[in-house]
Amino acid sequence: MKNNRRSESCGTAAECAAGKGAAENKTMEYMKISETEEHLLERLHSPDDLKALSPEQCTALCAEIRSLLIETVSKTGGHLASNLGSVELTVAMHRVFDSPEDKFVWDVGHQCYTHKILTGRLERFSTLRQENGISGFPKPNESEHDSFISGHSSTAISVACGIAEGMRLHGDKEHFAVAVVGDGAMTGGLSYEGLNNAGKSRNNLIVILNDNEMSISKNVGALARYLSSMRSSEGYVRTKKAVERRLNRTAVIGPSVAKVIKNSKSVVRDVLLQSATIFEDFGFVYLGPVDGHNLVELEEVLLAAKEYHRPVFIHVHTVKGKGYAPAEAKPSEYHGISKFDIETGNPEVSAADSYSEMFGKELVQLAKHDPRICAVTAAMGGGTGLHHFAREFPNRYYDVGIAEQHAVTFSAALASMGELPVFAVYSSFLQRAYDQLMHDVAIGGMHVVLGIDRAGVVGEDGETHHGLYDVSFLCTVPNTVIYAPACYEEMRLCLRRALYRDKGLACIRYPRGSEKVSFDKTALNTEYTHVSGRKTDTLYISYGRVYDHLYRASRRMAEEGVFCDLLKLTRIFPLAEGVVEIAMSYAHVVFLEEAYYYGGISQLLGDLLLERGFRGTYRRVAPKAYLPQASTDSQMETMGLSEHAIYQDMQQEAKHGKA
Ligand SMILES: Cc1ncc(C[n+]2csc(CCOP(=O)(O)OP(=O)(O)O)c2C)c(N)n1
Ligand SMILES: CC(=O)[C@@H](O)[C@H](O)COP(=O)(O)O
Ligand SMILES: [Mg+2]
Repeated sequence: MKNNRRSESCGTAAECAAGKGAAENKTMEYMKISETEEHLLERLHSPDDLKALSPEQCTALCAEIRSLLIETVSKTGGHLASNLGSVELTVAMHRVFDSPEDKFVWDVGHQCYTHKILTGRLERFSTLRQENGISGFPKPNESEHDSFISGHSSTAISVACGIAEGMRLHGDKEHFAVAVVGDGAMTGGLSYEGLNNAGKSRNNLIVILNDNEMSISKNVGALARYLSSMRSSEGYVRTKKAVERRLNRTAVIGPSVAKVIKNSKSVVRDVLLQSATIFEDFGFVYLGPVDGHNLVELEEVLLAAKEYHRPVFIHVHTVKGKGYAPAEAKPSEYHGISKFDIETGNPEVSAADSYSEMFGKELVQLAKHDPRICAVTAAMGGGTGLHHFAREFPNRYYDVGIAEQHAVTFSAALASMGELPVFAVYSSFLQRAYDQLMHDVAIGGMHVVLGIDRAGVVGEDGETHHGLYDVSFLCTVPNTVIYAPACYEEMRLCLRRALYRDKGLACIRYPRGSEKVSFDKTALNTEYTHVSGRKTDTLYISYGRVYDHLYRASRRMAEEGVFCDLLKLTRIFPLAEGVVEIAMSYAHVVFLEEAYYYGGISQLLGDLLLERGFRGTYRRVAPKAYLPQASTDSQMETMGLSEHAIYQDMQQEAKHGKA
């Protein structure tokens, strides 16, 4: 085992980290650099090099990594607080395990920056979340050390369980599947499906709960309270190990009794702790809670976990934002942050002006006059603007944790009781609640309003977070209404209509960021707007924020004497009868859609035109492939939906005599 090398130099990782040295008289083969020397990172060429570091160097390394995290994220934006909180844990994992043979699985994956720095991506770390740069989430195509895709919460236990079983089936008893799961991610039901399946298996699965008492905002629910009680209990692994060590040193009966102790957790637990943990009841060995910033404790508990060769659950307690005062003070604000000034901590971009903020504020205004309105979020109260509602109406505000499926069904049940539930949710996170929309909301005609935030491309979060698929899957839910406002005022109109005119499932989808409006806002409505200047044979159709790109491009073409008519959809599903009739009256129709090419509205209109015997040309511009991280503007250009791309499209239409 690779670990043997470490035992030759300074005993076990834990003893090395503890600075004890396996035996004082052994030669300590530390790296050939002085312990006070800086730039340790530059001397680490692989995770293995970590194993030869002295305890002092490990501490210095963690400080160096923290500085790099703060420096880099202040320039690129990203997930700072979560990464600051997992520096020691990541260093300890790479010192005790052997990545990539041992597989690390990061839940959500937003805390993987230290892992990336330590696995060959130091030189490229400044490209974090940039176009053609390294991703802010694990990507197997980026490194063999990234064992699985992540970005959405609560998947890591299931993934690591599958990997551990694969190892067992291949006869690999030497390596481990190690999942790092946050306490927020543990509020997601999928985590328990994984625990339930994994607990009794005989494989090398290790689950590390990184408990920092935070989701994006303060963690919620019974689990948060349970973990709090665990944290206040006597540290299980410390006392358990201490008991074993004491017995091992007892000449006569020690070792044999220590072996009994280790195998009979109930003796240790009953003696040292009053009750089993839920994780042991799932069939795991439970170790912890352990100080997640104490390298000695971390390495000791990780080494202990390797001895069991059966599922082990390690409870680690960390501080979100550790090491950067503004992030420690306000971990929610520094969870995901834009570029910021390190000295002041002030972000470059204020979230104050955004569709999310406007949605949240409008809902508050409506709720002041309607006590039936309830607001529901799945751990995204800040991101969706519902924090305004939480402040005004705490009694009818529900943060259900990272539990979108529960949020939908819970909302349906609120509706069944005569309430008016509004669930604000990011489009990509809603994907996991598809059946709840169908089974619990739509079939019974429950009146639930969805505020679908981050609809469309989202920029630097990349493939896992784009809201490009909600249109396709919502169109398959009978009796659903979908609105795609192109500005704040239209969003307000759509919200009122969804609440008070529509029945069943009513959805309003809007993008990340703020509105940009060049078009005429005088005749806003919730159906559609036909902008027809001089009669032309060509009609461009769009909805949402792309309509403003279309409008600006058409103005540029008009200045060149080339004209086309425009059709702005506000209610995109079901399509109004008038929309089809208007389209039928043109020779050439182009539909620009910021939603997945298949199953969206542009495909639906094409079907309807075909059914009506449309004889003209019909072209659709919409994304088919996954879009990697980049700026939103760049992603718009890639999709052919930027003002410039649409202008070029119009020039082509004109060249072929269609505009
Ligand atoms: C299905 C899903 N819902 C919501 C999110 C948004 N999200 C990303 S990280 C996070 C909080 C995670 O908290 P925790 O697991 O405790 O990690 P920490 O940031 O505290 O280290 C949330 C809600 C997501 N990524 N996936
Ligand atoms: C990691 C995660 O899923 C969230 O933190 C997400 O990145 C937030 O996205 P916004 O920055 O659009 O709120
Ligand atoms: Mg957390």
